[in-house]
Amino acid sequence: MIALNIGIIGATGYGGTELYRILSNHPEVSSCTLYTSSDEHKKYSSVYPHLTEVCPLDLHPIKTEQMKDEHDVIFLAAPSGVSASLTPGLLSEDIKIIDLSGDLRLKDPDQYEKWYQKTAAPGELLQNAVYGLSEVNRACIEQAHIIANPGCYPTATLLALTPIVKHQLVRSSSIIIDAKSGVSGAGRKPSIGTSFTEMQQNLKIYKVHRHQHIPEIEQELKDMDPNIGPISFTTHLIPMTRGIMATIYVELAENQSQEQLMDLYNQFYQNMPFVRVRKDGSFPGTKDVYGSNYCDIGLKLDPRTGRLTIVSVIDNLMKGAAGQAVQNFNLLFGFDETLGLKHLLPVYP
Ligand SMILES: NC(=O)C1=CN([C@@H]2O[C@H](COP(=O)(O)OP(=O)(O)OC[C@H]3O[C@@H](n4cnc5c(N)ncnc54)[C@H](OP(=O)(O)O)[C@@H]3O)[C@@H](O)[C@H]2O)C=CC1
Ligand SMILES: CC(=O)N[C@@H](CCC(=O)OP(=O)(O)O)C(=O)O
Repeated sequence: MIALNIGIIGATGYGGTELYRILSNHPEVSSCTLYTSSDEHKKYSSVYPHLTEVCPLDLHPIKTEQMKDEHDVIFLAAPSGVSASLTPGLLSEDIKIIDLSGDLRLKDPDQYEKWYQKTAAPGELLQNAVYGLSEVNRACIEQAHIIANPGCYPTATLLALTPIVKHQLVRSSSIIIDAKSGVSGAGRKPSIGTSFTEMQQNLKIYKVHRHQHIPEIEQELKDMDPNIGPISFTTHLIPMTRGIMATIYVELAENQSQEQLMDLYNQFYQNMPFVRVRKDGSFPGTKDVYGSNYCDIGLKLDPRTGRLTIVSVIDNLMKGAAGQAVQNFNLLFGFDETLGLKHLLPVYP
């Protein structure tokens, strides 16, 4: 038992709440301190009444100098822009940082400023941050001090594409990603676009050709195969609370049979506890992973067009955010990567 002291910035948001739900039952965590940037919030249960008499914790103001002495790990689950400014003040030899926002994911600060329209984090911080796609970057994650936890759509997309891209089986510029998300992906703060009346009985396309996850996905794919060209990536909001489905179409660079592709995916993910490849040719739905840290993948080669269709589903708040952040936390400290996560059985219906 190590007994770690954890701090969560942005604890009152959806990602932060999910972090607390997992970490409050994690066997290696001795205490969680919850932080808020708002003067109005005092008790956690005043923000989330379902925690009344379950969680007595107060919310604390963010004081970086003090926090870096008190915690072994700080999770940041705040809007983009916050981590770029707070993280430099939290750094020390003895602390690990896991950032759920997009601030530390892009290595090129110009790309961040172009797609996020915000000031980038200092270059040295960006270079030291390790991209935390647990299944793909585990060796680097185990040695890291700062983790840039991947975006929700990039997690679903990259896990679907990694086996074929790593084997250079994808024809350059042929990748089309059609992705859909539940509304919690937009966070807890209210907006007209995500309000009940706008979303009920509706399906909406958004951020066409300008989604901030385009450069993130391209950066990681190019890292695996430098020949990968620009992707077509489109996002939709769908009237449900949680879940992402990414439906991906690719042209293969060389002939492959369905059996060869299934073998490739099964082998690639055979020792990865949170990626489940459908062996029977079926496709997963978002309910199959609801509330869990799983990513479920199905794939089928279309013999008429020669194109491969891959479907990948995750819970955006779990494998797409807090769940993967805890998986990375486990890898950082050499714990079993399923600790605190595997006992959370998927919720159905
Ligand atoms: N929702 C999702 O599915 C995913 C989200 N992410 C990313 O994770 C991060 C958190 O997302 P999510 O939980 O959905 O967002 P929410 O809007 O639900 O919560 C964000 C929280 O950040 C806190 N906050 C706001 N401004 C500041 C500030 N200036 N300094 C410190 N804290 C601040 C707020 O709490 P308070 O007012 O109490 O300080 C708020 O509760 C975002 O960067 C998001 O892009 C990544 C993957 C998936
Ligand atoms: C449904 C919805 O609105 N989802 C958000 C994803 C949030 C996220 O993960 O964005 P970061 O890269 O800032 O972390 C979006 O599409 O922008």
